[in-house]
Order: sequence, then structure tokens, then C-alpha cells
Amino acid sequence: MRLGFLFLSSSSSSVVGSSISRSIVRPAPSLLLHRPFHFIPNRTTTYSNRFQFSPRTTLTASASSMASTFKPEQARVPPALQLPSPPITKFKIGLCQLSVTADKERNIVHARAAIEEAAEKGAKLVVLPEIWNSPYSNDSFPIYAEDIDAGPDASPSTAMLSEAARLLKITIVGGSIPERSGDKLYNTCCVFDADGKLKAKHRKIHLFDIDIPGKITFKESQTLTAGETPTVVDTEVGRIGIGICYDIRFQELAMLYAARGAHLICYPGAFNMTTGPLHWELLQRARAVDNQLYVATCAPARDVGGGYVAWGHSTLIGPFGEVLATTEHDEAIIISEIDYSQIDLRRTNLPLEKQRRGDLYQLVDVQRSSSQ
Ligand SMILES: NC(=O)CC(=O)C(=O)O
Repeated sequence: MRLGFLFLSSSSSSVVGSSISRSIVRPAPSLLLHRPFHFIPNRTTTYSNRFQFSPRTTLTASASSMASTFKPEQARVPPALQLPSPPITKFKIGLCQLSVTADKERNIVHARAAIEEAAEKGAKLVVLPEIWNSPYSNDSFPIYAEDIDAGPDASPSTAMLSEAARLLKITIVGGSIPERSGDKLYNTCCVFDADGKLKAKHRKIHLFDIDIPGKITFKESQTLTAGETPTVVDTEVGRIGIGICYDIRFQELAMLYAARGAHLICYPGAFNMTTGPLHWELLQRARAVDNQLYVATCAPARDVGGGYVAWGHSTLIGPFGEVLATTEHDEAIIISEIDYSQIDLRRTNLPLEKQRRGDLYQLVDVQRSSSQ
């Protein structure tokens, strides 16, 4: 068997944002110099001298010399950051699975009431669904879009989130809304701190273009532009990575957030009736268990009469891949507890970070690399 090597390209920059500007696919330098210890040459293939070796040499390598070539610290480029100490380690999270209508004003009032209810129930962090102020359709995005950077008058949806966060003294991961910026539209998530300040803005990086004939065809790229910046934000409730819906399918992004020291990844999302039953929970649990961190998702409630029928099932997953709280497809406010000591526990139980094979593969955080 010849060992394959996977080189992941990724991107990043500072803790509060950056973008995928280019990708790198390259062999680990060590691989060019050293053969994997169980490489067995295919005798029918011609190899350069560099790759020919005696199997006996391989078999005599000691366990300690093998371990010393693993270079786990090089599996993340730049090396992974330490998990930071969050201001609080144990708190309640509220996931507001909201019904969404064509009436934007109603959607804003309704979302505010749900945030208030979650805060009353003790939530220090509240998460909203993907596209909660507008129907999820390419026809609606341009009509409901708001210019977030132009201030509260131009963006009543984010003005409400800011005020609610300030008055309730909570952190809000504000789902997403269609954002207008110049002549472009984005699917954008805003994060507000307990002072009501906008801490981060994540524009959906991977646009949802799907075509399963007879089931679902949707092309966000018809109206939306992809974001360029992975988003990791330090808040009163820990370091949070943000992804929006389809972003959850790209494991490199979650790996990059873990390497940047995220405790939790929040994915506002609206999976559908075709992919939802098979993929929604699977992807959340995979992102959590692979990266040994918390994953929270928040979806709109299902509207069977709507153009796009959402799967619902907002969920909180723990760092061992366990479903801590979930719901069906109706409106719901999930309140559940996050305890970051579980991350340390699971990383001690399974020290994956120390066991990676930096000699065989690397995750390159392109933006963080280039900003150093
Ligand atoms: N709606 C999305 O962005 C993603 C989705 O429904 C899927 O990946 O399936």
C-alpha cells in the first residue's frame, strides 16, 4: 500500500475575520525527503531513485524514531492556537427556531419576543436561524436585503438585535439576513456582544447551489455573492466560529476554526426536506467530534406552504459528538447548557491534537499564515 497524502488548503486571518483568498495544495516538505515507513513500492511502476528503498530499513525503524517523525505541531499551519480561557465556562444557550413569514416587520417583532423569552429562561447566548427576516428565496433576497453598514435606519433587523443584546445583556449570534453592500447581496450573520456592539459579520462563504432533479434545485449564486472571510469572534461566552448552513459541509472551515481556538461553532442553517433527514445531524456531530468542540445550529420552523420547506431540528452537540438538545420542526426555543470543561476532558481522553501526522498532511490556514 502506498500512503496517500491529503493537503488541505484553508484560509484565515485575525480572530475577527478574514477570507479565503487562495488555496494551497502542496506536499509536506518532509514527505519529499522521507518515505512513509510502510510504503511498499509497486514493482510494476518506475520510481525515481529518491523513492526506492529497502523494506528492511523500514522494518528496523524504532517506535520512538517513528513517533519523532510524526510532527503533530506541523499538521496545522500555522500551529494550532491554545484554547483560550473564556470569561465564563458554563452558561445556558438559547436556540430560537422561528417561524418566518413574508411580513418583515412581524418577523422582527417575533424574533425579538423569542430572544427575550430565551434570556428570561437564563440564556447568555442566543442564536437565531438562517434568513429569519425574509422568505428563503432568490426573489425575496433583493427585496428584504438591508445595508447593515449604513446604520440602524437602513437595517431594522440588526438594529433590533443590537438593542436586544444591550438591554438583555446577552450575546446574540443573529442568524442571518440578506445583506446589501453596494451592488452585491450576501447571506450575512451578525454577532452582537452584551453591550449591543457588532462584534463580527460573517458572510456565507460557500453558496448553496444544489441540483437533485425531482427533489430540490436551488442556486443561491443567482442572487448572492460568497463571503471571503472565515469568522472567529471572542465574546463573553467564549471564542465562537461562525458558519451559515452550507458552510457546515466544508470540514476544512471547522478544522480551521478549531485551530484558531474556537470553543463553539454556530451554524444558523435551513436544511431542506431532501438533505435534512440524512445529513443535518450527521454533519453537526461530525464537525463536533472531529474538532472536539461544541456545535450549535439554529433553523427556521417548517412552513409546508412555503416555497422552500425547511427541515428544522435546531440542535446543540457536545465535544464528544453527543446530541445535548434538539427539537422537531415546529417553532421552539431550546435552552441547554454549555460547559467548556467538557472540551478539555474530551481532548484529554482522546488527545487528537498530539496525534496528528504533520509529516503526512497539513491544514494550511491561508489568511492566518499570510498575516504573520
Ligand atoms: N440551505 C443550505 O445552505 C444548505 C442545505 O440545505 C444543504 O446543504 O443541504
